[in-house]
Amino acid sequence: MHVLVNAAMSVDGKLATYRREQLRISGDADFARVDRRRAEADAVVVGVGTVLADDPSLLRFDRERRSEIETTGVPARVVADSQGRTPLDAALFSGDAPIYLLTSEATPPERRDAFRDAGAQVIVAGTDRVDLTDAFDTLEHEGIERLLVEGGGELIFSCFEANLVDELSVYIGSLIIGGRDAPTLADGNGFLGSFPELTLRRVERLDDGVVLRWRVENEG
Ligand SMILES: NC(=O)c1ccc[n+]([C@@H]2O[C@H](COP(=O)([O-])OP(=O)(O)OC[C@H]3O[C@@H](n4cnc5c(N)ncnc54)[C@H](O)[C@@H]3O)[C@@H](O)[C@H]2O)c1
Ligand SMILES: Nc1nc(=O)c(N)c(NC[C@H](O)[C@H](O)[C@H](O)COP(=O)(O)O)[nH]1
Repeated sequence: MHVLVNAAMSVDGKLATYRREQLRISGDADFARVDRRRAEADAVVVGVGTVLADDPSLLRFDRERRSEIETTGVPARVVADSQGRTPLDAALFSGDAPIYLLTSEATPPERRDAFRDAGAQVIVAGTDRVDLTDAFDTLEHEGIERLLVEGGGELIFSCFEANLVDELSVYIGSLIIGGRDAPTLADGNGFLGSFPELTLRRVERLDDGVVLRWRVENEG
């Protein structure tokens, strides 16, 4: 499986304000770029923190790009949600793109059934929190080979921690958001001693910002 992480951040590395409100960091050209990346993916993944903050539907993608690469169907939507906190009336449950809910044993069976009734395929991996390695393996068995991870910071950190990321692209907008509690590109507990190794592949000016793209040198 190929995993691309994409996010938009401020100059000081924040994904949103300390109130975790949805904030427009990038302009139309960057949203169009993200729509092309979605078109090239079999599925788009977000963490439940992003669902609770932004209520995304994840239905947008560049249809022209998708037909160019001769991929049929629409990108599936995936939420990593260890405790089953995704609201049943979330925008994600609207529209007809497939939905996968990655969850752990911490989500009660009745809640898992409710997600199934709302139209999601439920994948249980891990005891207290989603074991992303296992869950991504299951997605691969479902035919998902190209995964686009769109955040937020907790999920992105865990993907790096589990050595699952192949590429990272970041739009850096010309603003400072600040706030020690504002979500950043990679939150979680942080690395010590050994850090993911990145190789810079591309630098591009876009809107009033810049898009950077790195390859991730995974061990093993
Ligand atoms: N600027 C951007 O590009 C962008 C993109 C996405 C989100 N955001 C912002 O990010 C914020 C949300 O980010 P966040 O970090 O709070 O939440 P998140 O979206 O990263 O979700 C975190 C949650 O995912 C679940 N999860 C399941 N398995 C996990 C695992 N193995 N590791 C980590 N989490 C796991 C947990 O319940 C955890 O609480 C919002 O403010 C949103 O607006 C910005
Ligand atoms: N590229 C980009 N620039 C931004 O300035 C910004 N705030 C996001 N944020 C991603 C966002 O948090 C959402 O999760 C999805 O972009 C929602 O996607 P939909 O509209 O539902 O398709 N992304």
